[in-house]
Amino acid sequence: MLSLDKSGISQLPTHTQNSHSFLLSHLLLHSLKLQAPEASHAVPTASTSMPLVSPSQQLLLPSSDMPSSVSGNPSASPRIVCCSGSSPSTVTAPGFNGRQDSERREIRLGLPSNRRMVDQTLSLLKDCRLPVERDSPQQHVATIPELPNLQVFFQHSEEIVRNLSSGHLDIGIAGFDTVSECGQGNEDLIIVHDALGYGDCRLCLAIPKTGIYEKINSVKELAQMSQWTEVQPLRVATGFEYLGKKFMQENGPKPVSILTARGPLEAAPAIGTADVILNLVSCGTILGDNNLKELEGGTALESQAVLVASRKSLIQREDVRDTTREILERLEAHLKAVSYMRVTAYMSGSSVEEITERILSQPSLFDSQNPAVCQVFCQRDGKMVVDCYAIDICVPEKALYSSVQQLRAMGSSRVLISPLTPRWQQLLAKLGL
Ligand SMILES: Nc1ncnc2c1ncn2[C@@H]1O[C@H](COP(=O)(O)OP(=O)(O)OP(=O)(O)O)[C@@H](O)[C@H]1O
Ligand SMILES: O=P(O)(O)OC[C@H]1O[C@H](OP(=O)(O)OP(=O)(O)O)[C@H](O)[C@@H]1O
Ligand SMILES: [Mg+2]
Repeated sequence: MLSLDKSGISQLPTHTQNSHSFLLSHLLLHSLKLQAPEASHAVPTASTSMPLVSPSQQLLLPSSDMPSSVSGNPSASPRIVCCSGSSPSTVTAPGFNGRQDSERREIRLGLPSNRRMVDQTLSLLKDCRLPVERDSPQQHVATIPELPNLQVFFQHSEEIVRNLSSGHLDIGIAGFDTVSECGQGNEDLIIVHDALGYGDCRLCLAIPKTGIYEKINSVKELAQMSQWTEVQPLRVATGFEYLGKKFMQENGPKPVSILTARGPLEAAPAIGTADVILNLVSCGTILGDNNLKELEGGTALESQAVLVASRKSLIQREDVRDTTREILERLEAHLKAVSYMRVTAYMSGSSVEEITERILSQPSLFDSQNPAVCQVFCQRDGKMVVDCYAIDICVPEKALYSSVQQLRAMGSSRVLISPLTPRWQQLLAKLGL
């Protein structure tokens, strides 16, 4: 077994540190003071190193933040605590200018209206069978009929991050770059899924290819150039003031001036308003077209679209947790390109036989796999007692969601999903299962 404490994520094996599924499972488990089954595989992720801010660091959930209603009984460990089924609670969010947002009951999801993000966000949700409904692309308030009590707000990514921080939104999708820049290390922002598979780009330092920079190819060489003085600092044009300052402090020459700029930055060195730029790059065409080059060691951040939430909302509202879990499970089921998934569910009952019978009475759930059912023990009053039963099954990916729903309807308090090893999938496929 693997248990998380306050320093949890840093203790995980390296191959799992960036795993969104693993992390969220543990975030949810950790918030409920549960122990998780051992991770038996590496979950692939498109995310690469994120030198300045690591989403995984933001997933740490101090136990002191846990609401008493879900924190469980510390004397019974490990213990399964049911986390679904109650009516939505309310949260009072502080508003701008010190005003209080009125108590609200709906769950709010912010989706990016940015030209680069909007279409891919909508098609990802559609592929996860969470289509967004709105009368026209100009309608900025919408719904996802599959998720009752949820309101969708289309906003610019920066606004999404600000509104998550202020409590006006509960969940959102934005580029990790925007979350890091606008969030500025705000611990209330928590990355729920760090690799949604689009919006891939990097924030990097670029300099002119010619002139005094002709032989400069790395940040180190740039920092060692003799012309940067207190009177004439290196001028960096960027739309990322917070990340830019941090990166230059750690990597650049000491005399640096960060110039906040908007729009196409690539012309700044040619005009003479800046010496270098720190900007988002994906294929690098615009840099090349403007006679600029990236520097070795000049990547401040790797980014792609992420699912982000307000820690406060997740902690305070069970309905926000349930909806977040539902969105996450659908995202994972869609994003993991595997044909079979392993599903582990926990259920109360009187015996292994009784649970097995209950499961087998639902043939639609498990046409192809026999369930493994075992007892889960916990310590109570110094004695080991059976707390509940764990059911382990394999389901075809396309039946994943309906199977999970069925398990929940049968009274499963917790359902864990993990991909099977490719060899196991191949074997199942060869067996025609
Ligand atoms: N060149 C790029 N390639 C891939 N993704 C990018 C690129 N530039 C930006 N992104 C991602 O798209 C997000 C939105 O970008 P941005 O805020 O520039 O909006 P936009 O769609 O370009 O413009 P607009 O404000 O006109 O809607 C960024 O936060 C980043 O995550
Ligand atoms: O590496 P490339 O694929 O060439 O892309 C890089 C460009 O993409 C972004 O601008 P965007 O097109 O989003 O325009 P914007 O400045 O209006 O946001 C970024 O600011 C760069 O200018
Ligand atoms: Mg842009």
